[in-house]
Amino acid sequence: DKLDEDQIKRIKEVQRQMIVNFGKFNILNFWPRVTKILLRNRWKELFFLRKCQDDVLISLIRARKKAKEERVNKSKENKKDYEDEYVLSYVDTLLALELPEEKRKLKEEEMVSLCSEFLDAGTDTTSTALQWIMANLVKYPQTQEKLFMEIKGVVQDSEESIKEEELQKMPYLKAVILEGLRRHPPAHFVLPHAMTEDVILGKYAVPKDATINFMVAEMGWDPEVWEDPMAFKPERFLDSGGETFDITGSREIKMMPFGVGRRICPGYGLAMLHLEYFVANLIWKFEWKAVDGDDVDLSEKEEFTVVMKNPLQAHVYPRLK
Ligand code: HEM
Repeated sequence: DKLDEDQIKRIKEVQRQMIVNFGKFNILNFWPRVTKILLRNRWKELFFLRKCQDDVLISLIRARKKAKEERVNKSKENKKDYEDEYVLSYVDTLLALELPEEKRKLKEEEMVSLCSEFLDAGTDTTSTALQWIMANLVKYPQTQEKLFMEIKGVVQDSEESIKEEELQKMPYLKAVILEGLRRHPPAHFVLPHAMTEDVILGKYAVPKDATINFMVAEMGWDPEVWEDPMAFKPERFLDSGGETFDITGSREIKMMPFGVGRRICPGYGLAMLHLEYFVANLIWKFEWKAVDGDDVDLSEKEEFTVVMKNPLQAHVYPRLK
């Protein structure tokens, strides 16, 4: 059930290759009939990588399928202990899925695409956001200190790590995370959406079936909505009269790092929790300082997400308690 280090390394390598080449392969989609001739070698490269991905992920999907069948057999034999131990996985849900219109199960290749999407969407985004937030905490030591003082007011000195329920007592922590997602949204666009009907939007007529997207980063940087938008000021999220900022945009949309509406990122709750948990613990345990004489460079680079062009380098000092 558990993956060994070697398997994890193989998954990481193949997914990483897909992510770093995302833009390069995406172009192939624009006009496949033409790119199949003009960019023949790039197609070959994509198929090769996809084959590597199939090799790594299909064997894991099959192993899970086998485990699921064994579980069904054992539960028929009434082995209750076995039933209790079983943790439902994403692959289990894919194996159980039946496409309602086509009345068929998913093919293995389709499961590979979905697993790949889930792995990338659920890891690269959060780790990118975490790096941007930590970079700002290194660049602005007063913000880091203010956050540390908030944590210190909630957590006992003797505690090894911060618990989930303690995170809820840290409004400044939440403000730091929101400010990080506003100023540096990992995705500068959402996934492409399509219009279901003709719509007049502002000055524009958008026809049915048109592909549309949203300028996520630009929205968060709009000077008409945000005061001094390019500055990193978590305090702006504390001035809302005690109301928590609605990240789902159901009341009003001032920024949308996770998208909004029915296609909103399904992992947004988990992502917020992960970010709060990691940032709080990293600041609780260590003091983070810029490398001597080095200002933290916040230049961007587009990969699968928009990452730091020069990854964060910092000195890390254990906090003495
Ligand atoms: C800081 C972290 C994250 C950010 C900024 C983020 C952002 C987004 C955005 C902008 C979209 C597109 C929404 C749209 O098309 O309107 C999306 C989709 C998606 N996200 Fe996230 N995400 C994050 C973390 C996660 C996590 C932790 C998971 C899973 C555990 C996840 C799973 C997905 C999936 C599966 C989709 C595709 C949904 C669909 O096809 O409708 N994301 N995310």
